[in-house]
Amino acid sequence: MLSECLRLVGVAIGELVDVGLTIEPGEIVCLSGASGSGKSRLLRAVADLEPHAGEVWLGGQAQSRTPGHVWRRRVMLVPAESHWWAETVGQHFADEPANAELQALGFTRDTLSWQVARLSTGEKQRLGLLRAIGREPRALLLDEPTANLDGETGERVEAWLTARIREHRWPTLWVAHDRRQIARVASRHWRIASGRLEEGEVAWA
Ligand SMILES: Nc1ncnc2c1ncn2[C@@H]1O[C@H](COP(=O)(O)OP(=O)(O)OP(=O)(O)O)[C@@H](O)[C@H]1O
Repeated sequence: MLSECLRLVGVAIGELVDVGLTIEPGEIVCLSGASGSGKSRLLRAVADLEPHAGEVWLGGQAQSRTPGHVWRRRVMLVPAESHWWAETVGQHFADEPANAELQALGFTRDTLSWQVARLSTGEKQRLGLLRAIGREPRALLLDEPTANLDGETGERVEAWLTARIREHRWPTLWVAHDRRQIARVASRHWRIASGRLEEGEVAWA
């Protein structure tokens, strides 16, 4: 199994400058900040979807020396709103997900034959996570992965996700607002304030 760090060195995009951060294999670092502070743009920069200053490393591999599509298969961004292009759910999966994985997220094998048009926002979010993880990434960038889910479903998905991250040792940058979620999943928490990253709490009294 590969065990690589994800390392941001002097990354700058928009108002955000000089972001330096190392995420260890299997570690979850949460990122928070006010609406519009630049969380999604930072994830997009790390995924090489927007021009930015600085460098990102996955192990010994530099983003600047890797073709974008190759980088993005390894450093997998799961945006807040997933994109769907084919007619049915199953057409979006190169390899069919295992029954146990479908069930863990509240689905059955039958779900693969569903029309994308019928999916609820929360179903899209859960299936988007399943799809991303099935593509064998080596690092994850999660933009509010449980934002559209009710409390109970959100916690179930969160537990499933954290187990996968630890099992595969993916370094993970996870945008979260909920303090309780940050306390449950993160080993470190950074928040964006005045265009810079500052270290935040992971446990609140
Ligand atoms: N391509 C772009 N060019 C210039 N400005 C952009 C671009 N994309 C986003 N912005 C702006 O950059 C700022 C940060 O956007 P971003 O989507 O990263 O916010 P966010 O912290 O994720 O907010 P939210 O919590 O509301 O999703 C916003 O003011 C947004 O309008």
